[in-house]
This record gives sequence, C-alpha cells and structure tokens, in this order.
Amino acid sequence: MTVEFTKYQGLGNDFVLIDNRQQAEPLLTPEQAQKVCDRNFGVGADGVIFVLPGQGDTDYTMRIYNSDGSEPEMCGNGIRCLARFIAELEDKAAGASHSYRIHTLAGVIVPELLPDGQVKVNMGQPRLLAEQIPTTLNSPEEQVVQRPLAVNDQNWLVTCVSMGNPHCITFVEDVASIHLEKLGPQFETHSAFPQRINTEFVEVVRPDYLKMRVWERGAGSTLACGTGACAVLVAGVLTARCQSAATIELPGGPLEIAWAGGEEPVYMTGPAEPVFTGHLG
Ligand SMILES: N[C@@H](CCC[C@H](N)C(=O)O)C(=O)O
Repeated sequence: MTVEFTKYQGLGNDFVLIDNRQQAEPLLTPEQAQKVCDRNFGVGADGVIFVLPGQGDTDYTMRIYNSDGSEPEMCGNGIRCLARFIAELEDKAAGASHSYRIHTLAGVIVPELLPDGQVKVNMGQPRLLAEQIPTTLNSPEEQVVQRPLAVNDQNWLVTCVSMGNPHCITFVEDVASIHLEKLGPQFETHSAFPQRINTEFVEVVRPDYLKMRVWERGAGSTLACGTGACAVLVAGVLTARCQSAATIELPGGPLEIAWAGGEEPVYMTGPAEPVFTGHLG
C-alpha cells in the first residue's frame, strides 16, 4: 500500500503528516511509524501524525506516534503543523485565518492560523496534581512544586506539569552546561514517573525570557517541544520566576507562551512549515 505524506517542522521538531481522513484507525502501525522516523533507514522525524475524522463536535482527530512507536496524548509543535496541513488539504487561501477544533487524547485543542502564517493554539488548562501528571513525588491530590528528586547522584528540585502529557521541569543556572544525553534517559525512566516523563532544563534569563532544553519521552533530545514550553511557563509562574507571558527560547527557536493562571488555558504561538512531500511503500 502506498501512503502519501508531507514532512513538516515546527522550530526543528519534525513530523511526517498523513491524511487519514478516510478511516478512524491510523494507516500505519506503531512499528511502521518507528521505521518511518528512523533518520538513516526511513524518512527521519521526531514523530508521525495522523489527521483522522473528528469525534463529537470536533472537526478532526489528531493521533501521534513518537519516534520510538509510543503514543503520547498531545504534541504542541505537532498540532501547529497539523493545522497548516489541514488548511492545505482543505485548499484554504494562504494568509486567511481559520481555527479548528481538534480531538486529541488530551482533550479538545484549538489551533488558529494567523494571517502572518504563525499558529496560535489554545492548549487547554495545565493539570497540576500529582495523580494527573502522574508522579509519586507527592500525595495524589497535591501539586508537585520544587520537590527533591535524586537523579545521577544529584538532588534536583523539580516542578511537574501535565499539558495532557507529562513534564518535569528543573530550573538551572546554566542550561548549556546540562549533559542532556546522560541525564535525559535517567529522568525519563525514573520510578517516580509511571508513564515516563518529558524533561525540561530551564534557565531564567529575564522574567519574560527563558531558555530551555528538552529530553522528550519516546523521542530523546529534540530541537523544540511545544507542550514542554507551555509546561515551563506554568512552572515559572508557579515558582514566581517569570511573568504570565514570556518568550521561551528553544534550540530550534522561540515560542510565545501565555497563561493567566488558575483555570485559564495556556496559549502557544509559533511557526509551522512544510518541508517536502513523498510517499511510503
Ligand atoms: N514534541 C512535542 C511532544 C511530543 C510528545 C512527547 N514526546 C510525549 O511523549 O509526551 C511537543 O511539541 O509538544
């Protein structure tokens, strides 16, 4: 079977996008997606994203496999790419604004194409209780803010935030000095995180400008993570380190993130670009 695809990237976080509107099950298995993501033997990507028919009152459904074949609940950079891909499939005029209601495993997420080509996403409310992350770092109905976690013979103070998918945030003096390849896998598979974890190391340059590096669950070191940037802003607000709106600088470029606190949703604005089209098989 031949499957058409378009490769997209959002700040260098790259995805193979597949038009799956004809059926409710993804056209590829997790094992096939893992092969497609291989950077030597496949197309090469951090994940494969499928646009499926909507459910309930939504326009479409998004499903995603990480490059290791696991299925996360949400992907921030991916949903910006998905919005651009849908506009392309629907043949919408370039530069026009549109928004879509997208069903995901993290709930309904609403990306909006802006006239300047950027995509602004209502990412929903952050979930802060230990049982929602999930983590054993506090009692189930408590938040996890600045809790000690031993990794690699060091004690780290971590704050945990779920944006539908789990994130563990650590504020450090110098983010460039972090040995991501060594620490990332140890955080990801730590017994305190029963569903593994995405890990962000963050340096606060100013209250409105933070630098972060990320080790993603199921994908390793990536150039950007949209849900991660949202979780970082929330952790920065919870620990009084940053303003309610800030630029989060990632290795692949900046994202604008805003959260008014409490039960308000988090907003993320950033780019998404097509790279090339092709077919599998
Ligand atoms: N890169 C993504 C997050 C993708 C999912 C993540 N690896 C997980 O397993 O939760 C983003 O931009 O949010």
